Amino acid sequence: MTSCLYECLREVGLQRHYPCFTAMGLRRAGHLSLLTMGDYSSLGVHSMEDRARLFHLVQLVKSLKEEEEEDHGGHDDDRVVITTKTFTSGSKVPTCRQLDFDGDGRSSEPKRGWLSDYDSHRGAGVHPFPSPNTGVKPQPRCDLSRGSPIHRTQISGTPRRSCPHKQTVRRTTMHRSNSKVTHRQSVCIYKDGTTIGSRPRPEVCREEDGTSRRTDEPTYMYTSRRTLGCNYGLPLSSPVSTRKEAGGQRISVCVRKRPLTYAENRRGEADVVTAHDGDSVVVHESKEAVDLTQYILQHRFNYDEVFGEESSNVDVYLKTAFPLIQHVLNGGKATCFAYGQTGAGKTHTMLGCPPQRQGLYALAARDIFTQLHSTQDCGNSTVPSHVYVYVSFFEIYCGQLYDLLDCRKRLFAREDGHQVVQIAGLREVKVESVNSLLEVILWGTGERTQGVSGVNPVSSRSHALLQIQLRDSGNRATGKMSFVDLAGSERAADSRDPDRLSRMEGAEINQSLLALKECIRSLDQEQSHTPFRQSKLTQVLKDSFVGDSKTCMIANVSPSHLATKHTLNTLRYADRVKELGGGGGRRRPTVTPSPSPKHDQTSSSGTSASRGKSPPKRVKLGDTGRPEM
Ligand SMILES: Nc1ncnc2c1ncn2[C@@H]1O[C@H](COP(=O)(O)OP(=O)(O)OP(=O)(O)O)[C@@H](O)[C@H]1O
Repeated sequence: MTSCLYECLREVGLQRHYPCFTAMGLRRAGHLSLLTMGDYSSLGVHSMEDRARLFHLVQLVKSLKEEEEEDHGGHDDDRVVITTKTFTSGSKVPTCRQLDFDGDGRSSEPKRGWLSDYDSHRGAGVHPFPSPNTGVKPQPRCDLSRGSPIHRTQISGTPRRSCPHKQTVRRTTMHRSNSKVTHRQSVCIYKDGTTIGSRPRPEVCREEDGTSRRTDEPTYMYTSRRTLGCNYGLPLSSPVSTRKEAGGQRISVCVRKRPLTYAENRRGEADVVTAHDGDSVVVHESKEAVDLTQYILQHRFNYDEVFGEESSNVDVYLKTAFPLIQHVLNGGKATCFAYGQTGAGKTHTMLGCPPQRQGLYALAARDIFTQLHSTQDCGNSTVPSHVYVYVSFFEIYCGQLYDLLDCRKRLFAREDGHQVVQIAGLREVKVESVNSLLEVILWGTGERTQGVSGVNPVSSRSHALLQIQLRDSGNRATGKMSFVDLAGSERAADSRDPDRLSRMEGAEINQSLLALKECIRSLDQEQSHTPFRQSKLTQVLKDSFVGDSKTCMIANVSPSHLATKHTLNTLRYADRVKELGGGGGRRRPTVTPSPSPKHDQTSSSGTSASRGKSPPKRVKLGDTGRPEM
């Protein structure tokens, strides 16, 4: 049932408020009829547009409920007929195409009316939406349960094309037989009350060539495929580089899928991400066609490495940061980014759960110390005989730098006369063992700017940069490793948020992620100009984008179906970086033109705007753009 409420909200574009609804005790679509406008603010619905959408949705649910009550006495067997208004195309009522007022449809669930939960709560003296301003009136119990039917209705914002005369009333009938839906019928009723008959709606499967065929299978399957030299049907802005360097690629892009958390499992969320063959990942996106049939759209992406939920931090480390550490020990510079939505596992990857489960920070430190000690003992390495390890840890929040090792002291980044960016006053701590380095990191982590999000109780709102510097006895830099735990990528969308602080945070994150992509691009293409001044993040990482630097991006994704949109955004962003980033000449799947216009739209959204002919634009506050993925 929770997914049902979610679906309703999604249909009117309010799904981002779903966590607030559930937190306030609204778990069923039917509970929407209890809302008054006074409740909207407590649900986080502030903008006029969103309030109007919610208002119309509530009115729709109320009108359905009234009609359901009217019809309640009119039938006596296992068939329930729900008569609903069908809105004309000119109606301002938003499309709400499929409302399931019967919970999750499981046969074992007692069949009750919309308000059954509310009624039972009320009996226990608990209101499911305990706001003093709700103005909720006790509702008569609406029991549609006779004969154990599935109660469903379909409401369309516009009349179906196949039935151009259907303007006023649609009657939708659902049968239930042995706990299985057998078929649905739509009955069209003219204004004069006559019907044009009924038609069964068998499931249809759409083939890749765009044709349809009838089948009992419940889904459509489209597969997103690309190939070398193609960019979802568009020419690449630059040919995929096949350049490889000694010791590995210069830029590598990996994806890590985390498992469903305990809470997600308990809420019945579905895993819609599949990791394949170590280098590809498939997202199964639930979609609804214009004829209201449900189908699954598959998106397949290829990367240098894909880590499934069974992969440990050590597995990830060995294929991502470990090669970079070797480069750093040889005097180079390297950067490892953790990118992804809030709660996707960035911090889990970088920090782990010390001391039991170490993350990339600790694993990298362990290798640095081990190798420094062994080479210094043997004296047979390119590593200078006396190398010291220094660590600094700071964050970028709303475009400002804060030293996490110095009580969040404000810092300023400036370029010196040699165009080297220096962070004045940044505290660097000399560490001599893995444990001392971990202590420093844990201290700094506690200082990070965090907040509560719907997904993660400690959501990071800043970029955290941990830099491990190697210096010789003359204080000359002999290698530098940077780890960047980026702020939740979905927060870039907060640049639309009515709250000023969220809007500022979102705009800054949006801007820095756009700039980051551009800088990695320029590193790959060996452009003479690196647009690192576009954001504070890229400014302080300037030396990571020039010279012989190496970069690894780990895109973290959540498997939950509720996060599908963000997961796709993350994968598109990473896909774009990889496409530009050499990719080591990895073979890509054969191209299959997308059969569906809808799918074309979906796929090309990740590329058309990101072909990268122009440098990124500065993002103004209030910009509604998300970082182009
Ligand atoms: N690979 C994994 N295996 C098991 N649990 C994981 C994994 N990755 C993440 N988690 C769990 O998922 C939750 C969210 O992870 P985490 O805090 O790392 O997300 P995040 O991307 O850093 O979020 P934010 O941007 O808000 O800081 C945590 O409870 C974490 O333990």
